[in-house]
Amino acid sequence: MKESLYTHIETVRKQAPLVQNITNYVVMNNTANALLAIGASPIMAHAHPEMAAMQKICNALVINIGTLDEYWVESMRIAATEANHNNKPWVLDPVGAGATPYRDEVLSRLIELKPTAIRGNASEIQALAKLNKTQTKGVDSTSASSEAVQAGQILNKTYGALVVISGETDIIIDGDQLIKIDNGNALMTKITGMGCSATAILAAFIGVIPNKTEAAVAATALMSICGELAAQTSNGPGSLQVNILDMLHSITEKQFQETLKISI
Ligand SMILES: Nc1ncnc2c1ncn2[C@@H]1O[C@H](COP(=O)(O)OP(=O)(O)O)[C@@H](O)[C@H]1O
Ligand SMILES: Cc1ncsc1CCOP(=O)(O)O
Ligand SMILES: [Mg+2]
Repeated sequence: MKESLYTHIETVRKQAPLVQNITNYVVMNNTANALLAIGASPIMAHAHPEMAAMQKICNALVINIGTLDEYWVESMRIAATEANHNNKPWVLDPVGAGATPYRDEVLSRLIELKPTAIRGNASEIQALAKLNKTQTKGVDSTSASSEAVQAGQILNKTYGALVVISGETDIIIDGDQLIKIDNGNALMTKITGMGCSATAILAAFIGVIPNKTEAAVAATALMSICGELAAQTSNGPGSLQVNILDMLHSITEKQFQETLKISI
């Protein structure tokens, strides 16, 4: 698998998947920029009357519950249903799962629609599987990804979704496979929307790469490696945010392979 990961990055650049995002107000701009930087095409859309037509032309869908609103929850339900109907993959980002009962109630309805993949930080994955010992603080994790493995496995088994738990170590769970990626930089947690970008990139990859596990590993490794390399030339969160976009756009096979720390 290690050798084929970069070819998936090239496939995304060549095929330029169109990714519909129903995402939060905070990250719309940096998510769209991250998708453009990897060679994908973003569209942010949530109007009910265009959900069905949109899913017909898109390669993948992101449902991110960051700034929930009742109209948008219905947009999410319609879009996920249409994605399923058209055999299009969709990725759920359970932002702030466990923070409020409303978030958990909405998530329990969305997850029944069977996302292709789920990407969240450790606290969110624990809350989604109802295995959180403490209440979530907000959108940031208070657990390490290793503490959410059991939760990830429960979600994978119960809903059939591939699960990505992000953190210092990113963990990809798909059936019996558990793959770890040890790239990234702690400064990434000081920029809003890094996880949301990781989710959107994951959607772009599973939108055009038939092997969903490899797609998830390539997407996750790309985000973390770009964060790690960009941090080497950044003075703080501000420059890191910009430098990550540059790195997502320009990373070479040599840089990718030399930086990748993966255990399969
Ligand atoms: N402590 C850390 N060290 C290195 N990379 C990290 C660390 N925490 C998060 N990352 C990276 O930052 C990105 C966003 O992950 P995370 O912060 O867990 O998501 P979220 O923003 O949803 O909470 C991922 O690529 C992840 O690998
Ligand atoms: C701060 C904030 N509040 C609601 S959504 C959001 C952004 C969360 O982005 P990420 O999960 O990628 O850090
Ligand atoms: Mg997040």
